[in-house]
Order: sequence, then C-alpha cells, then structure tokens
Amino acid sequence: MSTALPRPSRPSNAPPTIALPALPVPKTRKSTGGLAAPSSKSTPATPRSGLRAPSASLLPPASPAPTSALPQPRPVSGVNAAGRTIRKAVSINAFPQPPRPDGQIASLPPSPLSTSVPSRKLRTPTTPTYQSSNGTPSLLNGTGEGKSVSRQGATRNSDGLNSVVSPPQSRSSSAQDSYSTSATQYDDVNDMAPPRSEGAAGGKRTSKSDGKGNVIVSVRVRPDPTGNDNKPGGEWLVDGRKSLISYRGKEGGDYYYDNVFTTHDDNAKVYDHSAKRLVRRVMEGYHGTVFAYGMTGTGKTFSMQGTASSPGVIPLAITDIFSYIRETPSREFLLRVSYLEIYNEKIHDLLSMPTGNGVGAAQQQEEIKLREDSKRGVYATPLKEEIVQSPTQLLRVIARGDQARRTASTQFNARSSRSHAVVQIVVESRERVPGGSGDSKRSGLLPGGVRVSTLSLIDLAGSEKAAESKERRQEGSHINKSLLTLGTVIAKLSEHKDKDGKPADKDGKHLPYRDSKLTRLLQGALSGNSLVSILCTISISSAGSPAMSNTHTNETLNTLKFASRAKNNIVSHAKRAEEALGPGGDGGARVLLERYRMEIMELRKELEAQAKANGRREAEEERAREKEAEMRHEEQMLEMQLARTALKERIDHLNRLILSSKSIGVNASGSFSALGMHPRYSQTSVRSSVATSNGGKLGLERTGSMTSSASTIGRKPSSHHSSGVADAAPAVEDDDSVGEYGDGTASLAAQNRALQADLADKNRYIQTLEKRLLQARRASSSRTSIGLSASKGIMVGEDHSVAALLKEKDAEIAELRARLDDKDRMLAALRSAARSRDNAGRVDSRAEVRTSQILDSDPGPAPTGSPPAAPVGLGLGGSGGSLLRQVSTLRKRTKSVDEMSRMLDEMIQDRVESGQLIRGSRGSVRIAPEPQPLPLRERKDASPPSPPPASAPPPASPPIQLQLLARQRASFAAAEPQKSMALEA
Ligand SMILES: Nc1ncnc2c1ncn2[C@@H]1O[C@H](COP(=O)(O)OP(=O)(O)OP(=O)(O)O)[C@@H](O)[C@H]1O
Repeated sequence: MSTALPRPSRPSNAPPTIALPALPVPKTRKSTGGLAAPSSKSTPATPRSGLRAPSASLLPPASPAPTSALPQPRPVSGVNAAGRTIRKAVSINAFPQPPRPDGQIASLPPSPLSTSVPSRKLRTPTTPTYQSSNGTPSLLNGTGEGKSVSRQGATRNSDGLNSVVSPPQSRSSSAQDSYSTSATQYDDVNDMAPPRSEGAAGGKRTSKSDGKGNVIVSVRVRPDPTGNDNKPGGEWLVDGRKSLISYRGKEGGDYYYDNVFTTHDDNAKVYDHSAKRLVRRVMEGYHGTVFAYGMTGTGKTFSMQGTASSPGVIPLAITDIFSYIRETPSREFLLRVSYLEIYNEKIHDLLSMPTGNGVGAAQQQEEIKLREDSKRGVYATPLKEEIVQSPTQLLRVIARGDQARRTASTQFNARSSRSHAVVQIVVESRERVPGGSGDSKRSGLLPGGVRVSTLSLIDLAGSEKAAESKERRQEGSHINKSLLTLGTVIAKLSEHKDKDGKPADKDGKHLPYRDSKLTRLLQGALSGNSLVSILCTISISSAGSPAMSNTHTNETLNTLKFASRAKNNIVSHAKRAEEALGPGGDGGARVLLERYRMEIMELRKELEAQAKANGRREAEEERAREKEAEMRHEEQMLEMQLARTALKERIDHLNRLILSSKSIGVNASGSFSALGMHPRYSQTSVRSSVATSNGGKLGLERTGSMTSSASTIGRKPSSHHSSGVADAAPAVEDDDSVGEYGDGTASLAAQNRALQADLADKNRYIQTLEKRLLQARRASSSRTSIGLSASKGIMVGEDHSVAALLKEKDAEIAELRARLDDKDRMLAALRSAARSRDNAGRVDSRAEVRTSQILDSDPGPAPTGSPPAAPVGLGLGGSGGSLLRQVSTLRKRTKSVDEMSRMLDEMIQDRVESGQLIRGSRGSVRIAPEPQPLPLRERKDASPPSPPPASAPPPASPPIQLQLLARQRASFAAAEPQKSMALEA
C-alpha cells in the first residue's frame, strides 16, 4: 500500500518551487468522499490522501494513532479498498475550503484570491479525526460507533498549511487518453512560480511534492421547495462546516468532500469556495473546468447560472475574469467565448442558433464534430467563437446561448435541461510591452508570447429515471448514457493501475472517453490537463411517496458516490499553458491576440501608406485644381481685358465719330445746330466771306464758295480754288461717290454711309459684347458654384468682382446705348440735312441761274436794307417774283453758316415751343404725336417780313425741313424700340 500522505519537511522561507504557489491549503482534509465500506470493521491506519470511506462502520475508533485515521475505502464504486492509493486531499486542500468549526486553525498565507475567500480555521494535523459523540443522534452515532479518521501522512507545515505529497508510485497522466492514479501533482514547477502579486504566499511553497492538487469536489444540497428539509434525526446529516454528509440508511456512511454546501448557502458562497480560485488560475494560464453534476431538478442550472438576485458560478466567474484583467495592467488579454450543447449525442452550437427550442433550426447547422489536436486537445469544430470585451457582452452572449438551449418540463423539473451545456471562455494574454502601442517593437518575436488558457463551465443534464414521454425517454437515455460513461471513465481513472499503483496503460486507450461526446469533450480535464471543480447537487428531501423518496435517495447516493470517485480518481497535473511566440509559435493561428496584433500592424501600415498616397493624390489634385482655376481666371481676365480694350477702342472710335458728327451739325445735346456743317466748312465759309469783301473776282469766288457751302456740304476743299460752275459737276459727283477726304472731311452722304456702317458695326459689336458678357456670366456663375463647393470664401470674393465687372459692363452698355441714341439722332439729322441740302441745291441751281442772269444785267451790289428773304427751302418765299430777294437773302445767309444754324435752332426751338416738336432728354427732337397747325405768329417769325405771296403754300403745312426732321424723328422713333429690342435680345 502506498503512502499518500507523507510528511514533507518544508522550510518556511524556502524559495517557490511548486506549481501553484498561491494556493493555500486552508484545512486538513479528513476525507473527501470515499464511500462507506460495508464492513463495520475498523480500518487500520491506512494512509490516504484525502478520501476515505465515510461509512461509520469503517471508521476506526478514536485513536491518536495517526495511521489509523483513514478508513479503508469500500471496495465499491471504484474505490480500491485494498489499499489503493487514495489521493486528492492535497489537491483539494489547494482550493479554498469552508470554515471549520473547530478551533484548531492556522492562518492562511496571503493570496491574491484570498480576499474574497473567507479565512479558514485549519484543523490541526495532530488530531485529524472526526469523532462523533456517543449517544447523540448523529450520523456517526447512527451506527452506534464513534469514529475517528486518521490522516496519516497529513502534516502541518510551519506556516500552518497541510501538505500532502504525491505517492512515489504516482504516475503522471499523459496529455491525451491517459489517466493517472497518482495524487494530483504539478508537472510544471516553473509555472507554479508565484505571480508577481503572490510573492509572499508563493514563497511559502516548498516543493513539487507538495502537489497542490487541482480537483475540488463539492456537494450542494438543494433546499426542499416544500420546506420539508431534512430534519434533525432524519436519515441525512449535512454538516457544511465539516464538509460532511452522512447517511444513516441502508448503505449509509459519511461522505466528506472539499465543500459541502447546505441549503442555506447561497450561490456566492458556492462560487467563492468551489470556483473562484480556479477562475483566477485560468487567468494565470491554467486550463480550468467546472461542472455541475446531479440528478434532475437538484439545482445544477441554479448553481451555474443563478438568478438575477443570486448570480451563479458563470456570471461570478465572468465578473472575476474582468476584475483580474483590470487588476493586471502588465498584461493584455483577449477573450473569446463559445457555447455548445450536447443533445441526444449531437453537438449544437448555441451561438449559431436562433433563440428558443428551435430544433428545426438546429438541423440546419453544419454538423459539429470533435477533433483532437496536440496543442488544443479535444475540441469541437466548427464552432462559433465570439470575442468579448466586457462582462456585459460576455453575459449577453451566454444568455443568448441559454435561450437556445433545450429545456423541457419533466417530472422533477418544470424547466429541465435536456442537454449538457458547455461554455468555453478562451483567455489569451500577453505581457504588455512598455511604451504603449509601439507596434514597431512587436514586429519581431517578443520576449513573452501569447498564453492561451480555457475555462470550461459545464452544466450537465440531470440523470433521471425513465420518463413518460417518448421524447423525454429518448433524451433521458442519452443523458443517462453519457453520465454513465462519465462515471465509468472517472471510475477507471483509478482502476487502470498495476500493483504498484502505476497506470497500466499510459495511453489510456482503455478508457472509454469516446463512448460519449461528453467524456470525449471532458477528456482533457479528466486526464489531468486542467484544474477541475466538480459541483454535485443533491436533494435529500423526504417529501413525496416512499417510492419516490427511495428513488431520490438512491439517486442522491449515486451522486455522492460519483463525487467520491471523482475526488479519488481524477488527477490533475495541470500546468500553465506555454506561451506562443508569434503567429507561428505555439498555438499557431489560433492565437488570436497575436494574429490580431499582426493584422492590426499590417492594417496600420496599409493605412499609413494609403494616407500618404491619398495625401499625395490630394495635393496633386489640389495643385491641378489651382492651376486650372488660375488658368481659367487668367483666361477670364484676358477675355475681360480684351473685351474692355475692344470696348474702349469702340468707345474711342465712337467718341471720335461723335465729335466729328457734332462738328458737322449735331451739338452735344443732339440739337440740330449747323445743318451738317463741318467746322472746316464753317471756316471755308468764313474765308469765303472775307474773300467776298475783297473784291469782284473774289466775289465770284465768293459766290462759288457760297454755292459750294450752301449746296455741297462736304465738297472737296479744292473746290474753293476752282470756279464754281466748272466745279459744280464734280462736286455733285463727289456727293455720291466720294467718301472721306484725306483731311478727314467727307460729304454728308459719305458720312451718312460711314455712320450707317458704323452703326451696323456698333450693333454687331454690341451684340458680340453682349454675347461675351453672357458667356462671362455663365462661366462666372459655374465657377462660382464650383468655387462655392470647394472654397466659399475665395469664390464669393471673386463673384463680387465679377458682379462689379458686369455692373461696369452694363454701365458701359448703357452709355453705349445712349451714344447710339445720339448717333441715331445725329444720323437722322444728317439725313435730314442731306435732304434739305438737296432741296436747297435744287433751289440754289435755279437761283444761281437767275442770279447770274441778273448779275449779268445788273452787276451792282445787292441792295442793302431789303427785307430778308425767306430761307431757301422753307417755302415761304417760293414765288418767282421774289427771286431776287431770295437770292439776296441766300447770299446773306451764306455769309455765315453759323447764322443759318442759329436760325434753324431758333426755328426748331419755336416748333418745340409750339408743341409741333418734342425735345428729348438728350436734346433730340421728334414730332409731336398729333401735330398742331403752326400758329400764324410762328409762320411770320419764320418767314421774311414781307407778306406772303398768294402762291405761297398753305401756312398750315410745316416747313419742308421740319417735315423732313419730323419724318426722320418719326422713323427714328419707330426704329428705336426695334433697336432696343435687338439690344435686349
Ligand atoms: N439552492 C437552491 N436554492 C433555491 N432554489 C433552488 C436551488 N437549487 C435549485 N433550486 C430550484 O429548483 C428548481 C430546479 O433547479 P434546476 O433547474 O437548477 O435543476 P437542475 O439540476 O438543473 O435540473 P435539470 O437537470 O432537470 O436541468 C429551480 O426552480 C431552481 O430555482
């Protein structure tokens, strides 16, 4: 028989050499669930590691002998009564224990996890027995014997902790398909080095042989819903403080576990004592498995999930996970979660299913298979994993899975879980590189890789008797079969040993892991790769019929036996997960943290490259836009400049024309002032007048001059030097054919033509200008809109300048129009003057003939003081009898063209005053809409003082020139709106 409880000597200040430094050994375990031996024979001092056969009959009498403390295990239910190594006390002790009732205490070393775990008083190792008091109605007394449990080998070290080493014949289980019959041990001594914050506690650890095991078995008793809880003196005795459950019925015995939770213990306490430390270890890099096992309706789901007011293991573990992350700024973490169920021996992904008991939906899922991998062990695939970043998110994901989990009402549970549900939280962590997000530092291999550990939280379906419904029966058979396989595997964990207690088959191929999905999935945990906490739930209610009560009792006993076997047989030599270095390191592509880091790095690089490229492109585009805008602006400016220059030129040209027009008869105000007399002609006339006063020859010349000036406006100046008659013909010719002369003078007709051509030019030009302006406006508005979208401020300013320019242009156009009006008026006046001249020319020629005749016969000077003749062409003195007077008058008038102009002005003024003509704002004149007959006074004013001859035209008719003027004005007035319309268009 091997010794399970050696006495390791451990110096209190020894350096940490054990695997789990921070795990305290809070109490001495007397027994952990061994099954009661049927025999009442006292067991000799049998070294055990923690499990004992709790049967009262097996308990030796109270004895100080330490070797007799542990009873011989009952040779049932996988417990080797023939001296098989009974282990686990060490492992169990490594986990928090509920407080002990006795006063033999030892203070726990400080532990990072101990804050929420109540300090426990430890039983002194010198009295590792539990003795029931004789005569008292207790479980122990139920057999009538006092019992003492000797804990041989259990020692109390200097810091008050009990240390139990693995037996020498212990074997380590291999990673896969292996089992161990040895006591829990740690393979990875270095990994067990205390974390930074646990230095003090870890420092108290002594050696690997301390074997801080990692299987906790707890039993929780569910309260009876009817309040019919176990009464004192009943068959059951539950002692939470002693972690004892005693059954005094048939096959009764005492069952000790790591924790026994009574009906009064809440979920928080259950979590604190059974899972909290394990969760911490998972965060440190160990794999951990917590599962709830028990008959249906005994509170597995209640313990794992809890309620809103009393959260269970899963939500409390989640809270602790994130607390740990917060408390560990030196590492960075990535959490991913998956949730599956095994229903009727099929695996379903609860995170890929619609909520509710959607069996149909589940059928659509791809079949999930279990695979095995040297790194990952056994795992389900394909399985959805969700990365979570907060407790709320994680809880939501799990709640979603819960919704999808199959439940149904059974005889014992209104909402019975019909499947085994497995929540897996994968924790990836890595040492944080100081200096923040310096990804560049991470480009190579890091000193510390990524560590991946898994926390499995499993709510098993409850074992149950055959149900009435077929579906329930089918479910129940699958559930029971898998649970049976689990029990078998756990039982065999200790069976396959040689006589020395060593494993018979290291490969563990004889273990029926593959007989069910559940055992296959739990293979890693059961074979020792993981820390394990088993929570068995029972109900000891005596309610119901005797048959039901019997069923209950049997189920409860089965559960207790399962727990005992698990405690005895499962060996955990869990070690901290290796750190994967880089994406190609341990864990490979599965190490998301590293993969994401690399991805982030690559994406960042890409982003930077893109940003640079974008920046360059934008800059180029901006430059191109600016260039284009500049070019457009220049083009625009050039266009405007051209337009302005052209406009200026035209204005200058028009100004010149206006000046020359003025000089030939239209004054600044547009009134008809000199009847088409050019200054040159005026000068000529003056010179002629001077010449006339010089003598007869000159008088001829003067006559010629006079004729010339009176009849041929615009005649060549050379005509002044030639005889009037001889020059008359060419002069007439000149009137029609000769245009501008070398000195800028021109005939009226030529000037008319020039002005008309000019007018046409001007109109065309104005049209061109207007077109350009229109284009400029369009371009400007499109540019403004572009500019507004690109940069409002700049373009608005430009728009203003364009608007100003347009305004300026409009003003210029208005001015041009005004000048055009002037020109038109001038043109009309010139035309009128030309006609007048023609009329006058005709009169002149007749008068001249007469005059020459008269002069030939009477060459004396014209009588002075004769009444002034009516102006030629005015029709007032048109009778042949007054010809001489007319000639005389003409001669006088030709003395000065200015005089004639003045006369005309006066005449027009008279007409305007009389209402026959209307003077425009710019000095133009036009005929009144309904011409009034000229009053007599005016006619008299306009006519010579002599009484009108009888042959004179009726006084009502306007003078010829006025008629002409009026016609011109009327045609001009008629043409004006058309021009205006043309301009508008
Ligand atoms: N410790 C407890 N305190 C109060 N109520 C409890 C406790 N344990 C269980 N219950 C109640 O008992 C009922 C059944 O519990 P639960 O569903 O957790 O059992 P189960 O073991 O998961 O059953 P099954 O295997 O059929 O799923 C629930 O209503 C639950 O609230």
